[in-house]
Amino acid sequence: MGSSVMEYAKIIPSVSSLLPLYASFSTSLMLLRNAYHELVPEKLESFLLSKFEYFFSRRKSKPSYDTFVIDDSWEGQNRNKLIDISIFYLSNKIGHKNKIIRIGKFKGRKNVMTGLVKGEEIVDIFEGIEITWFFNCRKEEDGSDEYFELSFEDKYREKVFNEYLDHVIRTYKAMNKEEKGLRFYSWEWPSWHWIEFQHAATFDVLAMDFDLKKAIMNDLDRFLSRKDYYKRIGRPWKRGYLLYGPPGTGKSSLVAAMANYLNYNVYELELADIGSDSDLRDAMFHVGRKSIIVIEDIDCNSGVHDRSKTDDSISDSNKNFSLSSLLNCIDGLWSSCAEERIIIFTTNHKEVLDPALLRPGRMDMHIQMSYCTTEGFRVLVSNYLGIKEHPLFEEIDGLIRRMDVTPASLAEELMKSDDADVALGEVVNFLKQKRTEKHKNIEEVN
Ligand SMILES: Nc1ncnc2c1ncn2[C@@H]1O[C@H](COP(=O)(O)OP(=O)(O)OP(=O)(O)O)[C@@H](O)[C@H]1O
Repeated sequence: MGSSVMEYAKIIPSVSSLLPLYASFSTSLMLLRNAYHELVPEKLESFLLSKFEYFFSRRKSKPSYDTFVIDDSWEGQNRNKLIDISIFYLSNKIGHKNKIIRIGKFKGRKNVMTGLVKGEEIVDIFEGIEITWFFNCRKEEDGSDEYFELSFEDKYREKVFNEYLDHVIRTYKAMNKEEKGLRFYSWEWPSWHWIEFQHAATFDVLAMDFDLKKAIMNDLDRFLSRKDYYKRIGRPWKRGYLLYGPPGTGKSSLVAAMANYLNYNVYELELADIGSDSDLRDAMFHVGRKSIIVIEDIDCNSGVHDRSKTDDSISDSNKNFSLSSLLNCIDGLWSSCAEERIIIFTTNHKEVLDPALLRPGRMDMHIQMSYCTTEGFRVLVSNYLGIKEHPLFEEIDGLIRRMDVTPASLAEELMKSDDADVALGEVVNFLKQKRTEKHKNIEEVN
């Protein structure tokens, strides 16, 4: 082993023997470089280089391009939806290269939209593929027609057609959802009128039993994910909820939280505004997809009252439609074309409703909204004052446990001041006053 190392050492030249060799090599290199610069002037050098480049680039095959044309409309067809989708998709892609930009603000859109002007183009990159969008307008006899040209290397044709266009549509849908904002519709015969839905309630801010809250959210999630299931079993993709409980326990807030959670529009139907059975059908038929239909205070209309418990001579005066018509709308005729719809009834008096409305299977879930619990009060305090602890909590908890108090009335007290000591002091006074009234009432009864 020792001898072989020695043999190798003899073969490898020493550093001192290599140095003169390296010096003479680098001197020759310098001489050559100087001679080249003297013989070949700078201009000639760049000329030769460009010829080299040209020669090699010609040898590479030039890519060939395919183009899809997205026309405004085709003969005999309605407006091409893909053109609106493209306009919306590209509004997010306008860049510094686009010097003249179309802008506009449209009904139902939160933000100002931007768009290409005639003759402009945008280059979009999708999974490394360069796709050029060119926008133009051609004059037709019956007006001008907008169109887009989509160009890309022909080898990507399948991918652009199957995957890129799908990506454009999906992006459009996501942007649309975010951008559109929710709507609140109310029925004014003969049509629905809408304003922007701005109720801020979410499940997080609702003061209600945690398990019940979780159960409702799970139920909504299951509903959303079961499109195929509903199709398979041949039932309309809809769900019904009955919210009942005293006024001020959060029934309307829960409806708003559901709408915000699902991102569904809300259609509020006042049964008092419905003139007849056919009006009711009309209103129901014109409800859009992904919506919640709310019929608030359903007990206020005698059409849905339990006949065995009400005096018909009084109630018939405000009966505009029949119960059977309402039931038909829920799960009869109307529901056969219902898609992704939720129907919610709210009532302060579940006990007066006709049993036909409460029958199992009609409303999928009956949700009782109750008076405030100590747990619910913590949620309210966190919403209104942003605190989790306070010395007055113990006293307040004791009072809440012994009384029926609505979240709405406690919220009123909490709103009286931003100072937690003052606001919670108001809550204590309010609860004590309520307790005194309660004792007085009991004494009077006795
Ligand atoms: N459970 C709750 N959680 C959080 N806030 C609530 C709750 N209940 C009521 N509130 C507050 O009280 C206000 C009124 O409540 P809401 O209108 O939701 O009650 P409601 O049960 O629908 O009443 P009504 O039967 O009179 O229509 C709400 O705007 C909200 O600020």
